[in-house]
Amino acid sequence: MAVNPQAMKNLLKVYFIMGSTNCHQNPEKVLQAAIQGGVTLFQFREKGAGCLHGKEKESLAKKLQAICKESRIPFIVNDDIELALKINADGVHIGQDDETADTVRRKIGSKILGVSVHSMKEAETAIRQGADYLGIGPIYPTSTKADAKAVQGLSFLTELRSADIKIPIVGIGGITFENASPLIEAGADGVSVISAISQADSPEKAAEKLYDAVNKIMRNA
Ligand SMILES: Cc1ncsc1CCOP(=O)(O)O
Ligand SMILES: C=C1C=NC(C(F)(F)F)=NC1=N
Ligand SMILES: [Mg+2]
Repeated sequence: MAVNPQAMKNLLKVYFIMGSTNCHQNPEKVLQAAIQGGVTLFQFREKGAGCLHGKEKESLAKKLQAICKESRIPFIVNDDIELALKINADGVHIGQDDETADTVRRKIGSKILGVSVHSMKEAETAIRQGADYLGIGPIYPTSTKADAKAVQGLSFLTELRSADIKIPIVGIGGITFENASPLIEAGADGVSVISAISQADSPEKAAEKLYDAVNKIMRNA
């Protein structure tokens, strides 16, 4: 699904990411609740110690994809391009240690392509090679990704927007409804979260609070 930059920005507002290792409750129930609370985009990220592989991974992906489809929430797959193509996901997210953006773009056609970048150079390459959005972080300290790079705060985001880079950008890493606003004020089009929603007592409430925090800033901007 080719998506124009404005539509991409709207999708990035509250970008929920989850895999089976990120939640104690049933992942399907957590996703259902998060969508009820107002998340605008979902990424299936089955990664890290104890994560599923092969048939089990594909089966969970299909279940979560079906839940997204019911609510017309686009379903993005992290890393696994083959899986994304096999189940006809709406897009993929890749990092610098995956295939290059232009190789992936050739494989996925007009599906959504997100790329994690940590430098101006990586950002420019991703943009040139057809990324639809950039993921930057970790913005704040996080324990969810064991090999996360140095915490960057708002500095890289500010650097990108000061360089007049206009591509849709989402921040990730340690984000909660309490610290989301400065990110939007600094020019992010949305916030991406794993544990703030997946490990909340009420994933629905957590999603709602994030949605309100992000929209409050955007309304006033
Ligand atoms: C996948 C990823 N990339 C940078 S930080 C991170 C983990 C974000 O998880 P949380 O929202 O729980 O801090
Ligand atoms: C490592 C990641 C960094 N950013 C993002 C996103 F928020 F989608 F941009 N997803 C990831 N899996
Ligand atoms: Mg990756």
